[in-house]
Order: sequence, then C-alpha cells, then structure tokens
Amino acid sequence: MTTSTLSPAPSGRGTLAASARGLTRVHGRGDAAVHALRGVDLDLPAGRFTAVMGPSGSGKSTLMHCLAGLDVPTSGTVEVAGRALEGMDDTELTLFRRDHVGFVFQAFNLLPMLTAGQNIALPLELAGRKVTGAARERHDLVVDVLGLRDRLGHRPAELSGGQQQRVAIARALVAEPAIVFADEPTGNLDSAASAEVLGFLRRSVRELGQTVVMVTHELDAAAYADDVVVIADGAIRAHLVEPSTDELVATLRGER
Ligand SMILES: Nc1ncnc2c1ncn2[C@@H]1O[C@H](COP(=O)(O)OP(=O)(O)OP(=O)(O)O)[C@@H](O)[C@H]1O
Repeated sequence: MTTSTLSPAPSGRGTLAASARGLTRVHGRGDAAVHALRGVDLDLPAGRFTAVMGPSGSGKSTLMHCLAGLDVPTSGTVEVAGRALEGMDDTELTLFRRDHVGFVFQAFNLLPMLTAGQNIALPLELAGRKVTGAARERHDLVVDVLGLRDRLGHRPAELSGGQQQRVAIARALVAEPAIVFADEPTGNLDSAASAEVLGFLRRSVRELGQTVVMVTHELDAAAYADDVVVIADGAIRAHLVEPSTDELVATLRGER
C-alpha cells in the first residue's frame, strides 16, 4: 500500500540511519541571506533507498551536506547512526564521516593513478583497517554485487563511465557505512549506464542491507528508490513511501 505523509516518515519502520530536527541553514548575512533550509524534520530509516527531489535551488544539496556532516546547520540537530553531529569539531566530523558515511558524486572522483581495486580498498586503508577476515569478506561481496571482479586491475581511464561509477559505489560501500549519500550519481552517464548504476545501488540496499540517500532531478532515477523526499523552498513537502509514478509526479507538480 502506498502512503504519503509529511516528514518525519511513518514510525515503526525499524532503526533510523539518520534524522534531522528543526534544521535550518542560512547562507550569507543581512540582505544577502539565503534561507536554504527552513526547519526540516526528517527520519531516514535504515535499509531503505531514498531519493531526494525538488526544483533547482530548493535545498537538496544543502540538506544532504548537513546530514552528511559536510556542512554545519545554522540551527537544529542531525543524528547519524545514533550519534549527534552537533558540537563535533572538524577533526571529529572528518573521522565520523570516514567511519560511518559513504559518498558517491556525479564526477566519479576516483584517483586516476590507482587501480579500481586500490580505489575500492582506499577507505579501509585510510581507516587503518587491513583487508582481511570480515573486511575481506565484505570487500569481496561488494565487488561481486557490483560486478567488478574482472576489472580490479584496471585504472579508471581504462573503464567506461558506468564502470567507474560502480567502482565509486564499491568504494563508498566497502567500509560498511551507516549511510551512503549519492549526489546526482548518474548525472554524467548515458541512459544505459544510468540504469545499470541505479540497479546496482538498489541491489546494495536489497542484498547488502545498505541505506542509500540519492539526490536526483530525474524521475527515472527516483523510480529505483523505495521512498522519495520532496523538497521545495527549503522545506519538506512530502515524504512518500513507495509512491506510484502518478503520485510522485502530482506531488512534484504541487498538486498534492
Ligand atoms: N555557499 C552558498 N552561499 C550562498 N548561497 C548558497 C550557498 N550554497 C547554496 N546556496 C543557496 O541556497 C539555496 C539552496 O541551494 P542548494 O544547492 O541546496 O539547492 P539544490 O536543490 O541542491 O539545487 P540544484 O538542484 O540546482 O543543485 C539556493 O538558493 C542556493 O543559491
């Protein structure tokens, strides 16, 4: 059954990967002040694939950056993996992101001199973790789910755009983060590669139990997600649980 609610999402859906309360973010001051977020309350349940949609300038990136500990809200609170980000200094936030958050960007951001395998293992190395035991099992599972086994020795320049983005997703998943943020992950890909990458993101949720939050402009991309958060003018308009395309389109048009 499809339900539509204002945020936070319906309760009783298990643990939360992240949540925000009363989140505001003002860029600039005085006459130049831009209210990018105007009091956002949001619960992101663990083990779901959530898309964030809304017009250009509606606050999607600002919301994602505040949830990911890349930007500090003007007021309000954020919790990720049960930890409050409020009051953490830059070093604490960096370590927190390293241990609990994965990122996938539109520009794949792979290190060109490293092989795919070395790129994927990088987060474990940076955290001083050896790729042995449970970490090796996780690494191998991620590599297989993303279909990268026979590409591990290739450098990014020797891979297609879709393959490079799959490497970036594997890198985001390998350290088993509480939440993965994907910012327009298919923005640089053709439609076939986009479908493939979105399919792999969805598999990471279904088969690896990951939590993925993806900012996207594209209805086709949002269709791969379980839930859709619709944001307009810095506020959440709706948090749709498994919406139909019709329901999503009507909400985006402001008809519901
Ligand atoms: N560093 C900044 N300084 C001033 N204003 C900013 C800054 N970052 C974002 N903004 C403004 O805040 C508002 C929200 O921006 P944000 O990038 O979060 O929107 P968005 O929904 O991600 O947009 P898009 O889809 O175009 O990427 C916009 O009006 C934007 O111009």
